[in-house]
Amino acid sequence: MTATRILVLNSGSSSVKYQLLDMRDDTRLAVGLVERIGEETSRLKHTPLTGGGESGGESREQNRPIADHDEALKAVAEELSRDGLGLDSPELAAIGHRVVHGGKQFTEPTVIDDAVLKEVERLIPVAPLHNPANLTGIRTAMALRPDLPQVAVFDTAFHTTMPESAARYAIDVETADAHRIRRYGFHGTSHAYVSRKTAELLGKRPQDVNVIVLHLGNGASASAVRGGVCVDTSMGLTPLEGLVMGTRSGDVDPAVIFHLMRVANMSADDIDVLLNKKSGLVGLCGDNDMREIRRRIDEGDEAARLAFDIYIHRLKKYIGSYYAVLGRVDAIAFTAGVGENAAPVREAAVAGLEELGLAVDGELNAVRSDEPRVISPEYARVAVAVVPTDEELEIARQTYALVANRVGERND
Ligand SMILES: Nc1ncnc2c1ncn2[C@@H]1O[C@H](COP(=O)(O)OP(=O)(O)O)[C@@H](O)[C@H]1O
Ligand SMILES: CC(=O)OP(=O)(O)O
Ligand SMILES: [Mg+2]
Repeated sequence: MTATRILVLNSGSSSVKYQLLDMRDDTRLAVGLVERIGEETSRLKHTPLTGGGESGGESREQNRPIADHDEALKAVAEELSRDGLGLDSPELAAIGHRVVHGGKQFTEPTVIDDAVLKEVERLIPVAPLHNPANLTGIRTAMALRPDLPQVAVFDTAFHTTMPESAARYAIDVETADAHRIRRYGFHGTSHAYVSRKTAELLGKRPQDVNVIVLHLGNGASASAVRGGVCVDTSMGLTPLEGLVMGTRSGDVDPAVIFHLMRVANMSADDIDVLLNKKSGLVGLCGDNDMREIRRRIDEGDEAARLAFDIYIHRLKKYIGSYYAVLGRVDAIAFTAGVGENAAPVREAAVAGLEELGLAVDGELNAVRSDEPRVISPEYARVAVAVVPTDEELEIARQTYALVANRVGERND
């Protein structure tokens, strides 16, 4: 039997998203999510799917404390087993892992060995919310299936093409080099997938289009993609820089940090927590979910309104600056939880930019759909599009492409 299945694990700071796919036709066999790991209110939601349809199987939920990512992954393995899709299946070809920080070194998906593990571990200080969770996911999966290739797909990989002018900060070169301080960028798997899909939507080849991708989830980032190649992105050394996010501040004057150290007696760790977890939308109005913010705005809530306006102002500044970086823009693509679902965000982000060829058609913008679609009017010079991301599918494809040869060899 040829192994054609890939399990994808996307371990976040307090969650694990997973999918089991059959790569012969990209069918999803099971999808699930473990959230609020480490809290009393953890939840595992597992959905087996048959025949590729989302309605295939009944979802199952576990509501019980799940202490860490190791326990989470073992619970996921058990759920998969209950559907006859367990990790012991000979049809499983590999496990693909999202790894958030791969530094400068990893430009391609990589089969994980001790050297890779060491490097991912060494990068923890610059991805403290993400890399430890990714590592636990990998180690647990390795313990469950030591014989199986485990592949890392890095968030940073797509951005390694950025020119030095975009990747370097204007700080003392010796200090920067000694500590490997530069802009790495994140969400790269999504930016790569969405920029390609956008070209497809326009009926063009990726090398022929310039796209600004706006990945607006809980974490959010923008990228400028010229002919399929990333030339700039809004996240930097860590996923803190750039846009206003659910709980992260995005850009601030760096002097804010030493000012707080001096006048508020805060430590580096205190400020780390402040900027990563207590800022952004949640810091501005107490909510990080765009649905809740829109509901409050409709009720006349001033704090929610201001939070929304600050979010949009920043987004607009990035659209403008990436327009200037690219020179010619063919499309702007909105993606991830907010980008795919929040029509008011899309409308506000391009409002007043008609001179740049940007506009949104109110009716097209209001359509709800899981399909990629153009929402700009016919006359607009730049296509504004909603392009749902699929990081898991992209990770599965890259993982399978890497191991297919090896699997072929093993089965001969
Ligand atoms: N229907 C919706 N309308 C507006 N915003 C939404 C909707 N659904 C999800 N969101 C936003 O998407 C966010 C989650 O996005 P997602 O891409 O899943 O983030 P992450 O991968 O970082 O967890 C939520 O916090 C919420 O703000
Ligand atoms: C890198 C990053 O911000 O990831 P996420 O959006 O999953 O938190
Ligand atoms: Mg995400």
